[in-house]
Amino acid sequence: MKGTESETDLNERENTGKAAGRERPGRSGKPATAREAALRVLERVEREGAYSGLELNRVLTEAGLKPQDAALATELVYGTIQRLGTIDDVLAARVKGWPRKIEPWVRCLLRMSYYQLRWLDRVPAHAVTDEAVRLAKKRGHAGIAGLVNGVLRGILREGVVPPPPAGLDAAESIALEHSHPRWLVARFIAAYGEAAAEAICAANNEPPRASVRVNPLRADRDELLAAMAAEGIDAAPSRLAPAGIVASRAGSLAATPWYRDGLFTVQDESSMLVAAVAAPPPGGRALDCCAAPGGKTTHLAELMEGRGEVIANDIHPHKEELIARQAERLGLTNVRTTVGDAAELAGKFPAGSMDVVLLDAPCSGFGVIRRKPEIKWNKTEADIAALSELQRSLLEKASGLVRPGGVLVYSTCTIAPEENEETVRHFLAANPDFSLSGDWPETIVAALRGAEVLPEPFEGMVQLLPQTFGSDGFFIARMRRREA
Ligand SMILES: C[S@@+](CC[C@H](N)C(=O)[O-])C[C@H]1O[C@@H](n2cnc3c(N)ncnc32)[C@H](O)[C@@H]1O
Repeated sequence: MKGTESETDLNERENTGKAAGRERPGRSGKPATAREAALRVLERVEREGAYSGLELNRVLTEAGLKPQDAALATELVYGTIQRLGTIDDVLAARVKGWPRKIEPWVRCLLRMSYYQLRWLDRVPAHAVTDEAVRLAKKRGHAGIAGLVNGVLRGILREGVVPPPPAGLDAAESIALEHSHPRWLVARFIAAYGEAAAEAICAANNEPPRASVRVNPLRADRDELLAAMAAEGIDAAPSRLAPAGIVASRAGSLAATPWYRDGLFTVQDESSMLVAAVAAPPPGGRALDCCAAPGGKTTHLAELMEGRGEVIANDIHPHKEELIARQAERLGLTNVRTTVGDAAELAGKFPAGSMDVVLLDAPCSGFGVIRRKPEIKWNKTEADIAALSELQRSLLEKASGLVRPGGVLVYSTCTIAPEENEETVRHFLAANPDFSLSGDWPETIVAALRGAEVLPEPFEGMVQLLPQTFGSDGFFIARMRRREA
């Protein structure tokens, strides 16, 4: 099973805008143009199962393209992966042996070119085909250039958007329209109904907005908003998260002096709710069981006003450094890192020794598809079942560390009920000394109630879908252990 660490608190895929730029002449070994860079990323994702966001960052750093070219490459990578199902349907009808008999780089070139023809209206069709043929000639033999030329010109001649097949059921029709696997759409329909399922799939194809969480130990939200406005950044307070700012036309916020000086953390708005809901007491002791890269650890530490202790654990030794670096950047001295399996934390700390335990569990990541579109093509039903089992076991084991009267928060960045509400219900049924706690910050409850996403009566758990606030899809449950 690959990729059980789906959420990222760096908004890997910020809205990079729609500007297509001129492409500059190449330097040897590095991708010289936006399309070459995009092709390289797509090919690695296809061949090696690489994560698109990480691979894109790597290739863009190596290529050193101008910002507008980097924006185009970003759009080509994400757009092509997002629309993969629809694109492959069209190409399968035109290319014999599609996809298996076609070399991966040719597949990626055809997919990326069809994506532009169909969804990027600012790029003229002749520019798309000419560039595709140029890339095919540069990399392959004349036969491949001929194939690419023939397929793309055939599509242009006969109509870029084929008529939809007749007799599709609801799941098939949403799957085709919004390019998701049918099995996943059928699950969304079963869990949330047809209209919501369609809205989820549409939202998954939207670029995420940039958002940051203000560090109250170093900055004030209103002052930072004013400073951003003075720099021409279109920024507003988050409707959802008390410490959040949502920005557009912001470029990379992680490249600003504000970020370097620890004034904020780049984080999705719904992810910002988790530590706020946990509400750790200043001076207390909190444990973040699955903590890397540290988005919620540092938030817990900020809410504790830099006092007490947050123990940040992750299973991967190389991620410890990520957490420590964030804590240092933000000036937080109350974070301690540990490495190990969350299932074994009970052996490392005394039972009942934590005021707050957060299990931000490894999950299928269906709430962050817009940031990592390959998730929808790579994950399987079997992954959901395996993750659900892992989550149940981690929750059970981590719960023993909560002190009587203390708080246990369980969260994921997915929208599969088996990993969320069902996991929590299963845990509560076996652990009668825990119960749900609706004691959430007033402002958050008001925002959720305003958007009509709070179940009534509100017990203490919420499933956020990506279309409601334009945030990541997230699940959060707050539980309390009975006093001794
Ligand atoms: C959803 S991410 C956590 C995101 C993090 N809480 C944040 O806000 O930045 C899940 C993390 O769990 C870690 N992980 C996966 N399995 C684990 C296990 N058995 N024990 C501890 N950590 C685990 C992964 O390395 C990954 O960093």
